[in-house]
Amino acid sequence: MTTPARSIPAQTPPERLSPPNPNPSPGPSPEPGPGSARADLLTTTLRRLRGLAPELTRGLLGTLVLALVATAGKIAIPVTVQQILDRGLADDQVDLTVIGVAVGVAAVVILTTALANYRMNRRLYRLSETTLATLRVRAFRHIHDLSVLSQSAQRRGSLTSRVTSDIDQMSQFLQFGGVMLLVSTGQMLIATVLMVVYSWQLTLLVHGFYLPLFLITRRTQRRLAGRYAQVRERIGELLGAVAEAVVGASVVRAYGVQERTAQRIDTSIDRHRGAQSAAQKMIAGVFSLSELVAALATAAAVIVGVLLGVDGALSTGRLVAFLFLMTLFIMPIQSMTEILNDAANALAGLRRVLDVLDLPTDVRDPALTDGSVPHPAGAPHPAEATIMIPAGSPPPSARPGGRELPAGPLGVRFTGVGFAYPDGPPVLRDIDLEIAAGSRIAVVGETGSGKTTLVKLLTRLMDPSSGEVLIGGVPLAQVRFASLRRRVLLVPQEGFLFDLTIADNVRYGRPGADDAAVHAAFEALGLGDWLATHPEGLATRVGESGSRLSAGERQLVALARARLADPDLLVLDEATSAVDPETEVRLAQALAELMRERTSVTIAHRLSTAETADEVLVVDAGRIAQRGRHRDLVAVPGIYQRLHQSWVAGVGSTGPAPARPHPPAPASTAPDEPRPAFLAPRTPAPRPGRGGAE
Ligand SMILES: Nc1ncnc2c1ncn2[C@@H]1O[C@H](COP(=O)(O)OP(=O)(O)OP(=O)(O)O)[C@@H](O)[C@H]1O
Repeated sequence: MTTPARSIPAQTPPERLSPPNPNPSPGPSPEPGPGSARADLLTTTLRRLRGLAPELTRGLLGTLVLALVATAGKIAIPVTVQQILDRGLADDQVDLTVIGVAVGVAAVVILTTALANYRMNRRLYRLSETTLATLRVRAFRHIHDLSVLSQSAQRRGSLTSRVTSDIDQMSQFLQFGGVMLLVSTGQMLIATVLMVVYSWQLTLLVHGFYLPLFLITRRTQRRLAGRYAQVRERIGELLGAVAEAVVGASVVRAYGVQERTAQRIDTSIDRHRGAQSAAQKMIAGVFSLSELVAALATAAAVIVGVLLGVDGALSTGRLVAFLFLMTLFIMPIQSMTEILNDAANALAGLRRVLDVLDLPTDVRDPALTDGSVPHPAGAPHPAEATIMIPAGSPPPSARPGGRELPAGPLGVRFTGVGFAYPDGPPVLRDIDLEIAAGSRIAVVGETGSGKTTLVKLLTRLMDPSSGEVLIGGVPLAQVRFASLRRRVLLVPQEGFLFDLTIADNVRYGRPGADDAAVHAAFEALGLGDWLATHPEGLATRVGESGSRLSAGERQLVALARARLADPDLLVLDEATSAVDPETEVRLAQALAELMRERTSVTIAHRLSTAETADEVLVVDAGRIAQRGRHRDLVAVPGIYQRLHQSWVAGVGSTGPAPARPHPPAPASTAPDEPRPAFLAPRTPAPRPGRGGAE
């Protein structure tokens, strides 16, 4: 049974490569330092892996025994050859008994070895796949559990590469390198012992050749780790560039910047190729050197072996067996360069995954904090659930910690709330705010004034830097996510649709709802006639990200989803996409219906929303500058009046639920191109600086 020989790869497949941690927040794992520090780091890293995926060591003893058997069996051929030459064919006589026994024993040993090898490989494959699947799930869940703030602080390509290429990197090692390392080390040791038995002089000679190579390889290994770290960084850049170009394809086309985008990707590919080539050059050098050393060592062993044979110090059988054993000794060394390389990459990948797992979940579900209940597998992520799955969530009893929101309509209170993005200036300051249960609030303000930040705090996508947000009198930080997501729903500007049917998309609002309930949600919003315009009705497939529907239609589906969820506090960021007048009317009516009989806080981009709201909150430079009814605010000089005048002047008579005026459109504006928010004038009137209430 021979170890599968592995030649130097022409190019490490891209999917095996990933960038080092470019994320500044937790800090990348330290580069392995010299000596014992490196060993410590290795031990700690492996211990953590075992903690995360205990199955890693399950049945390891059995696998090691199988590896031992598989390795030991490899000496069968050299020993058989030696026995046949020295005993079966000794003194020009053929001893068939000796030959027969030798061949028979060899056959049994080889078969046993093959079986052991098969079993060992299967166990290792299964073990590595289970371990990596566990790690992948944990990393993915943790990324989801991070607040939107932590997520956006990471580069998308980098996060993606953690659960894909970094873990693949480990898979490569655990499935192949790990086996090889196990078998090869044993093989080298056993071969060396037998080589000494046959000829200690030749053994010294061979090891003398390999000592310098060993030292060179160790040095190279360290430098190679640095080069591969660079390769991984480049692949992260590449993933980021490609993802951005794909996601922003319509903008790229609309502005005719395909060439510039393609250039950016080309540059990323070039940089990746350059880093890869540099690493490969080094491997090629070491690999060729080891080939040269192998050839020289073999030649030297043959020459010295023959001389020893002539002196009568070495029998022909022993010399031939020694040369066989040399092959067993050399082969692992040649593949060892690559195995160690894989091991270094796997470790670097593992450290990057651990870096992500070390990112604190800054917005934690109190159910987990208080009750120490692990995030159950298969449960939707809290933030995701807050946005999309407010009802029909896992039973609250699964999470003993945290508080439930009180029954009935929910009021909101902000007390001394301030917020600043990391390393940024304060975005919200001293917000004291009371929203009565059941009221309809429109939030308006210039672009960048802090409206979105305000609603993110309200739905606990982030926590305030100072002060407290209370819903239904309960501090938000104490509300378990299970309760929060059932009762509070954020409908983002562009309600994301999955590549499913309309019904399935709406069902995200209440998993398990039947088609009748979904249909009723459309009817309740007055959208039954719109649904009827689709021949396949609820079974209409919406395409990737809802691409088979228009922007307005996607919003209608998102509203039906929210209606099915039936939250007590609805937080809406009105869409700004341009839609046709007919859809605009539908949207306005559906929105009005959706807000009925529940508390609603809407970032208003439509005049009609502000006009019909119970109260308008005007946010300016992070403060609530004005609040009151539309008709009162519009009558007094101030920000709202100015914003309103600007809107009226800009829009004129574009329909009953008009959106803000368009900026001059580029030559080929993409259909879904968002237009600027209503009440966010393009040329705001001069005002007395940001920061103070008027
Ligand atoms: N992730 C972020 N990191 C750093 N700063 C941010 C981040 N998101 C928003 N900001 C900053 O916070 C301020 C308020 O942003 P916010 O999105 O709350 O404004 P807005 O009123 O909703 O604007 P718009 O009407 O354009 O959506 C802006 O100055 C913005 O630059």
